[in-house]
Amino acid sequence: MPSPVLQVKDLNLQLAQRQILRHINFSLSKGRMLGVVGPNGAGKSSLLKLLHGELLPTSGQIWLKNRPLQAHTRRELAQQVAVVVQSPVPVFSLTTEQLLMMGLVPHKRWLDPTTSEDRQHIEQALLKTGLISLRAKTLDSLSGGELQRAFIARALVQNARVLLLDEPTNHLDVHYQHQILNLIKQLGLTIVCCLHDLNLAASYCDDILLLNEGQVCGLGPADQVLQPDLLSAVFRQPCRLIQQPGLTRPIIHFYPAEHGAMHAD
Ligand SMILES: Nc1ncnc2c1ncn2[C@@H]1O[C@H](COP(=O)(O)OP(=O)(O)OP(=O)(O)O)[C@@H](O)[C@H]1O
Repeated sequence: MPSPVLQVKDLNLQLAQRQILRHINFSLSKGRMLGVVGPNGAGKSSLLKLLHGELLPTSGQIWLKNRPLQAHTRRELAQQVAVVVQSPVPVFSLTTEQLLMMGLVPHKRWLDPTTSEDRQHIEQALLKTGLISLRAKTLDSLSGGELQRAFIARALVQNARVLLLDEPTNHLDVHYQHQILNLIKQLGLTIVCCLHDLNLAASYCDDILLLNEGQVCGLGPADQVLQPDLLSAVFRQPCRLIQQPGLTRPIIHFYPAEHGAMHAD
């Protein structure tokens, strides 16, 4: 059996004397997409930051392919791991195409020229993300969805084997939510993707990691992890699964609690 691309071993994270993540374990094989879900503050973004070295674990290990993450240089990491974060801060004066060219940086040395192969990479990324007609537009003139696609296109140009995404569907309308996740899924990369929408996570991710208060409460295929009793407890909201004829999976539906009031805790 091939070794996993990403392995997380008993990962713990403490920040400002608070335990943010506890005993996180999982491994991800090549080409698999792991959806990380959980309530606000569960530790999803912190986990993603650990996975690309923005944060260091208090204890435990992350292995990228067959080496600990810390054994990779910054440059090696940038060649292998592409990150699309929540509300990326755009460099507004750049055009879409110039943003994509930034994806080449980890593979270039200072003053290396842009080759025809590089240009092909950029064309392909523009094509795959539907941005050909927007290539010359500056980033400040793109809609939220177009901007999000531009950052995903830059990740494609980066040509990394691992893609980490923090809420890639944030602020996108329903059409673009599906379009972006379809696109990501088709890339065949090893992907970790934080998502708030459990139905989207169930539809697109191979496996789900359910986090609550920094701990794993479920790990495995969506139909095993996303069970109403567990979800009701974790999200503190009544939940049921609705089976619909013709749909391949049930709809996860959270509904108002009988007495409606939100808890103040
Ligand atoms: N630099 C930091 N210092 C101290 N605490 C932090 C820091 N960064 C995050 N936290 C805390 O860690 C916890 C997890 O935060 P994180 O952003 O990882 O959660 P999340 O699951 O991504 O939440 P959300 O769904 O709201 O984006 C939160 O309680 C947050 O306040």
